[in-house]
Amino acid sequence: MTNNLGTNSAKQKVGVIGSGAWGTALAAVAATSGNETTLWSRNSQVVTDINNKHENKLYLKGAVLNPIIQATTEIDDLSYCNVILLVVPSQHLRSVLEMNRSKIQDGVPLVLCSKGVEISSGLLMTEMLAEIMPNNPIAVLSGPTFAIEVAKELPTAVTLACSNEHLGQQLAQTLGSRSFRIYHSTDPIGAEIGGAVKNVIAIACGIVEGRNLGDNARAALITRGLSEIVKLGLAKGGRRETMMGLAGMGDLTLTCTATQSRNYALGKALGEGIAIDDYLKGRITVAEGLSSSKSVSTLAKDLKIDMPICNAICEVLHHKANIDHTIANLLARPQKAEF
Ligand SMILES: NC(=O)c1ccc[n+]([C@@H]2O[C@H](COP(=O)([O-])OP(=O)(O)OC[C@H]3O[C@@H](n4cnc5c(N)ncnc54)[C@H](O)[C@@H]3O)[C@@H](O)[C@H]2O)c1
Ligand SMILES: O=P(O)(O)OC[C@H](O)CO
Repeated sequence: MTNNLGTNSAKQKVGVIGSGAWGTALAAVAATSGNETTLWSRNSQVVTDINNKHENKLYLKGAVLNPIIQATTEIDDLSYCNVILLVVPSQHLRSVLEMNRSKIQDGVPLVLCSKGVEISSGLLMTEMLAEIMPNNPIAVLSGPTFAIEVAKELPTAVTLACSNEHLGQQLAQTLGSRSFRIYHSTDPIGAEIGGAVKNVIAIACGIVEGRNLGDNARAALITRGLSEIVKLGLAKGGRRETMMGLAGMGDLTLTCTATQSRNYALGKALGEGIAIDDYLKGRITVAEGLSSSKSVSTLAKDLKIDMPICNAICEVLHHKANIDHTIANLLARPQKAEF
């Protein structure tokens, strides 16, 4: 497939769709790497703050942004871009793209940076993108990345996966920097599934902390969670080694052990006995594991894959299952071989 990156120009005109914490941090990375960077937001206050004060106070407070970043509420302003990063929460990405697809040129590489599986269709984000934007090459950027640390240029490493290896290398060169190290891969499916499923496992680990169930239990969840990631990833055509890398094991480790994770924090609150509606009231940030628990669990059932942790979290979050009974049921499952 052709793309608009040219042959040797590493620095590009980069567009970012989505101005939450991660879209803003990625715009900062792209700008600091020397790319002309335009960030689309649906929120005019965010646009004003970024353009005038070089800060996204609403979603990424405390990070000083590169003044090169131009924020806009008009997607038309991204029509000249030759790379576009997609950083809208997974359940809203379809509507944003369907509304704006005519403004994105054919051939412009789209880099998926969101982590999730669509509830309404059961599609991976890359499958959904291929459906809506069939004439654009697709890559996946994923890995252990808290936005605020990336925006503050703390050392971070990620996977950029694209089935066209040459394009993947070009994108890595365009977006990488001394603090944002990008490894390229040709396995977008494996990279995407690691990022989507780890959020569900992180909620489980948060519950364990909230319930004071101990470090052993968390280590067991991380390990068995990785097994669920690998099973789903292989079934969808991903590669085991990708899921053992930054976009799988790396991101799982980060999110399952840090209270700054929104997914882990949500689980911890539930484990402490806070009702989910109370916890979510007034929140404007996304914990993707909430929706992914549902879509991943449904996908696993459709594919006849055993994913007991994801199913259990889906039951707790969406079917009001009692946490203690759910944990007891998980532990009471019949004995089985580890592999
Ligand atoms: N924050 C991180 O550290 C981080 C790191 C890696 C990946 N991600 C992923 O990036 C994606 C975006 O997360 P984030 O952390 O940047 O978001 P966020 O929680 O900081 O902000 C929420 C975003 O959702 C947008 N939004 C809310 N409702 C919407 C709607 N109806 N239509 C369109 N947009 C809507 C808001 O405008 C805002 O940009 C998620 O898939 C997340 O998993 C986040
Ligand atoms: O805060 P979380 O749980 O959404 O995690 C953010 C990133 O996905 C970590 O890689």
